[in-house]
Amino acid sequence: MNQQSNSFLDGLNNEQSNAVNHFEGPLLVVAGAGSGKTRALTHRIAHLITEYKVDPSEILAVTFTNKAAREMKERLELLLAKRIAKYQLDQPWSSVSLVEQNQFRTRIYREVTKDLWIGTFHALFSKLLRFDIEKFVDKEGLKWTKYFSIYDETDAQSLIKEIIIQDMNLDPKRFEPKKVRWAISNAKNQGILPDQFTQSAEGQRGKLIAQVYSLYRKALAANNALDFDDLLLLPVQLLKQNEQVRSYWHNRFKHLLVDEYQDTNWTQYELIKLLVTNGINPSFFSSWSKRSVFVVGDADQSIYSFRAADFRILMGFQEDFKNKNSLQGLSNVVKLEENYRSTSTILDAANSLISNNKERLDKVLKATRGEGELIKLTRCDDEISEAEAVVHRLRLLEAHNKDLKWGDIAILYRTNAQSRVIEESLVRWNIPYIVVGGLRFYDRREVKDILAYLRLLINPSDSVSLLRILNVPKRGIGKTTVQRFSDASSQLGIPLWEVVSDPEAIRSLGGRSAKGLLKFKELIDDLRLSLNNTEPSQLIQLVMEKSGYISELIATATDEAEERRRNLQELVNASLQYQEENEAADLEGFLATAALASDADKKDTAHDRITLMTLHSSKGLEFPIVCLVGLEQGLFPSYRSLDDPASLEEERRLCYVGLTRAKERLFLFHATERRIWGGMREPAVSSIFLSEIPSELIEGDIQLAGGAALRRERRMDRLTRVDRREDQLNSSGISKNLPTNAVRRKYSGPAPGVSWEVGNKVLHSAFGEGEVTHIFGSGEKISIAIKFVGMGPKILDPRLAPIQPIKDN
Ligand SMILES: Nc1ncnc2c1ncn2[C@@H]1O[C@H](COP(=O)(O)OP(=O)(O)OP(=O)(O)O)[C@@H](O)[C@H]1O
Ligand SMILES: [Mg+2]
Repeated sequence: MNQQSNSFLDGLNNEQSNAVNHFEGPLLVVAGAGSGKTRALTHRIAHLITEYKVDPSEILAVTFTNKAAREMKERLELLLAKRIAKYQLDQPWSSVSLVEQNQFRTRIYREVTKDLWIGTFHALFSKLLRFDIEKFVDKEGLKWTKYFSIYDETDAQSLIKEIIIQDMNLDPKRFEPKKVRWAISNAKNQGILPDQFTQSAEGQRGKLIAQVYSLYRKALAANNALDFDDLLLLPVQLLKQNEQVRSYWHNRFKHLLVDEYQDTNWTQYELIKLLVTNGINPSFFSSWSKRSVFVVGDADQSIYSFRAADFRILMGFQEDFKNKNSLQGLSNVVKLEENYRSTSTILDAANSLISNNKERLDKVLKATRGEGELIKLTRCDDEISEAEAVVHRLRLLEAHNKDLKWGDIAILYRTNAQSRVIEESLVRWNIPYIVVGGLRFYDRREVKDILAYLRLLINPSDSVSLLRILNVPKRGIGKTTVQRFSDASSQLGIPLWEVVSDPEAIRSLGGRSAKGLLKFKELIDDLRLSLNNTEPSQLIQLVMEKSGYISELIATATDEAEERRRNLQELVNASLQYQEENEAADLEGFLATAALASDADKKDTAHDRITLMTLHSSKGLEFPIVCLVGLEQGLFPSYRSLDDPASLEEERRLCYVGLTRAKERLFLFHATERRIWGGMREPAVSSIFLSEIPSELIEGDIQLAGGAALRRERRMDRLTRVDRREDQLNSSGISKNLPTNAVRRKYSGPAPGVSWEVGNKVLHSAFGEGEVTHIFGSGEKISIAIKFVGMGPKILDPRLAPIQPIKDN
């Protein structure tokens, strides 16, 4: 093929072009971070449509987040719009007028992107269920209709809590809903149904949880609702049991594409397999005519094993999906070896770090960009000075670079809790920011209330939603009345709505409750009349007005009420945006979008602000400037990973993901003391990951300031003299660059000549007696975990901590 003639191969290297050009059969693209996997996948979709004349409705593309899906659609629209503009006007895109640009994009949307199924596994398969869930045959006879509600984690947990307390009469302290939900979710992720769960359940507790699971499933069905796990599990069961349904989707989706394949779990893998091979063993599946499965991934970035993801699925792809080529010994793998994202300094650091993992296939990842600046490492006294140091750093950057945009910067951390202090510093300095992954917009009370109305309108079986809004805003329906009705509903086995809307039942009540209930029934009946001929955004407004929700907020006239009103306005905006993005926009679709949205999806190009997020949410993204904070043993890597080599390797992959998000500049931070979980200040040892980055790539920068410096001074008294002298030297300036080797010496310190072993008894000048439980690293990189009598384990650097070995006699 003539590569010059085709714009979708432009801007790609040879290997990427091969991947994009590939037409029939399986293809695996494995490559390190920033090597253009996602770019290749996006271009491939455009190429399939324009070059191979694939109908857009035959393409199914899986992304890891909703945001990535949206961006991919936008990117495709732009790519394709540019192309038709070039054909029709023979002008470069930049000289096409804005009006015409929009016309082209609208046309592409109409003709192409609206028919493309691009989304997360959950979004795609909930869409599939809207078509076919009524064909699902459940072993226990449970049924769902296409108007099913999607319950998020809060809804699911409250349902489980009710079962634990009301149906099972168990103590919710002993059977914490959250933990029970987790156990059930775990089972569902492995495709285990209640009967199997019961068989394998151990002990009385296990048996009781099995019972909750069974009741929970029944309750979901009674509410015509599914939880997140069901959105994958039900399609697997359905596609397995119903050949007609399976063949339909198999024939419909001829081309499957999956991004971030290293983080798929076995249920998701099962779905891909069923769609691609129509249930035939993938190794024997040979009819690849006009059909393909294209996955891209990087085993070094597999970071979701706690959600049952397994990178062995990626490793097994070639064995799983064979084609003629692979039988002839030709490879169906493409490797990309050039990184286009980061400076070579950043890339060298990341490559060196990840090479410490044992369970991996070595691969090449070469830099294509210049060396760039050294990585800056800042050591701080505690989490507060760390936050200050980050902000100080950002302000310095701002002062030196007029073109700096806050939107170019990300601050990444291991745990959500770390954002608070950083936020406080940013607020103090008036720097705009957004926290990704905080409280979901759709989890706010007022938003959930209005969504509950909408769910009830289309799904009268949804008693969880009904209970939420029956007396919201207040209608004088008493608690006892509500309890009586819900008891009746569960005894009769009919939806709560049927009970509360029964005229007889309403009449049987006296006074205020009866009045309120009648009002409620009339409201819902009235709103239902508008259901079929009203857009989601208008329905939302109708609900807010007719229910009296908005007028109550206005009457309340507090700041909080005003904030809630604004959030509801934002809900209307969200529905408008949904309508713009989907031609066949309906309420079911909007509710599904709301249920599956996460805060990481927020579209945020309008504001120029810093992004704060966990390392986990940063996967797939890139930023010119990245600050990574909290590089300490026990925090990152996390405490739980310290005595488990496999989890430590996962933490290292997470660090690799973090480092490789940076394009130009990378700033690392760690503190020598930290208050964790709201408890006592604990001494902290720098992360093992820091010692795995070659020292010549890092320059140090010690921050010591204010009260923290004093506290540190006091602690310093316990340290060796050599260390103290060096520290005083360093603390003479607030931020002072040190030559690399001085920093290295600082971090390594003089070897004390004690060789530590697990089981050694020690005496600590502050914590008292303890026993060594783990040893991490050796030589200069050693740190040890000690369990002190009467307190939790601590991780210390034996060369700095005031400890002495105690001799057993
Ligand atoms: N052939 C290329 N020439 C120039 N730039 C490219 C090329 N391929 C990709 N890029 C750019 O490199 C950056 C990384 O690309 P992309 O996000 O597709 O990588 P990735 O392999 O998906 O990364 P990750 O593993 O982090 O998901 C992007 O800014 C992209 O536009
Ligand atoms: Mg990517």
